[in-house]
Amino acid sequence: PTTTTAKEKGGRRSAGELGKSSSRQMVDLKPPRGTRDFFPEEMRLRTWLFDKFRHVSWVYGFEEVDFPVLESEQLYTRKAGEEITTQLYNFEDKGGRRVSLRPELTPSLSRLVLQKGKALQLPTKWCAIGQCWRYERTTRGRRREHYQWNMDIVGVSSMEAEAEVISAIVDLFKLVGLTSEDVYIKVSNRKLLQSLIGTLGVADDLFPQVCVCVDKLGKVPREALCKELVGLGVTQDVSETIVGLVAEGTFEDYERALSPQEGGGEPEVLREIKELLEILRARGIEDWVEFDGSIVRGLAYYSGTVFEAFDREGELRAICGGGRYDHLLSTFGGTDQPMVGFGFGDAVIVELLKQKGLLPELSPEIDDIVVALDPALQRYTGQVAGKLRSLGRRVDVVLEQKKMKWVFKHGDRTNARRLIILGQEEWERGVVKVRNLAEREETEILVDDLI
Ligand SMILES: OCc1cccc(Br)n1
Repeated sequence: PTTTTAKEKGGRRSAGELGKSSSRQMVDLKPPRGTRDFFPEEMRLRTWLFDKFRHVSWVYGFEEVDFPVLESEQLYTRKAGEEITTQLYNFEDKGGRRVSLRPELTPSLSRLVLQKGKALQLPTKWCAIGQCWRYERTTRGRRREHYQWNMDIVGVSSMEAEAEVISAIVDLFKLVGLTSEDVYIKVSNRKLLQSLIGTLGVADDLFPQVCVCVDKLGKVPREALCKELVGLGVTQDVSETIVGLVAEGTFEDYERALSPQEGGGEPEVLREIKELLEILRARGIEDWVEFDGSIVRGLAYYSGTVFEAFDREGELRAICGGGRYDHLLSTFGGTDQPMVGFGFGDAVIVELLKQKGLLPELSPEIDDIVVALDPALQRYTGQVAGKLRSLGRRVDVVLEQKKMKWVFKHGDRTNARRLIILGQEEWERGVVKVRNLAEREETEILVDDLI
């Protein structure tokens, strides 16, 4: 039965009622649909993963940036039919502004690049980790938020930029214990599709929509794909040619399908792909990558190289993905800069590490528990803890009188290394008892000599 709350009674609750919290209707303790809570156990794993993300960005010399999770909707109102823009978590705020929770980080990073303008030192190498949102109506119960790690290079046109960020992904995989037998990165180039549809007479301005459509290969039946292409104005047989080649085309098929450069010579896109694979070989990571013409990526703004990482078992969705997007800035009214980057989500990688038995054992790590045996000494626990903390030790102070049985159990639960015990008689001699919980040894140490 629910009681009539103060609100229903139309007034503030009396002091007496404040104490009657048990009579209140319990609020929903679960997080909003499609979102996750991170209790300490989950937070330790997330912190472990983000530390790996940040370590790789650090050793690559990238600088971390951040920006609001809430952005103007206009950053995402692209018209290419991308899933990400049809599932915007968008709304009108109280000032009548059209805003959205960000579905990805790249547009925000691009906004910062444009904001810096000519003051931006090129090349710029930035990274970010942030929560991204989508609003899925379907009842599939899919998540509505995930965290993404991005690394982006601004101002480098050569394939060295692609190789650098692909190499960073490989280093992340190595850092979490994965090998090239567990995962691999499929590499392609959107110019393949651009040249192909050009050769087949498809209007160039359909390119972003064709990419978004062809990216669904493997996720929707081919017939539906062809139907969607026909819906864009592509003829049935050209649609079948495109889908067939993207689905099964080898590098050689593309060499045959693409017309040579004017005046002869290998099509530029094939040369670019070969160059990238050669640079990756020179970096010694050829085992981690391979050409795969079916990689298109679902974001409209990619303009060149695209890549996605997968588990070799082929059971999971893409672990991460990225590419070159040299013309995104002009879609925001700015001057284009060559840009390359990737997004790496926090979900599929954890799923894969779980499957591989590579999740780390993470438990709370307390160095010292400080406890006062005598209430009169309780106030000195902070002073003792402060000295240890200033030495970088992680110290948990028992803040109220507890029986030693509880303290030992607490030490067990927190994997504490030592108990620092304040006793009256010892305190008067300027010492504390230090109990090493692993070796079960107890010594007396001058407070000043504590380390
Ligand atoms: O990767 C698409 C996406 C975007 C935002 C939130 C989630 Br969950 N997934």
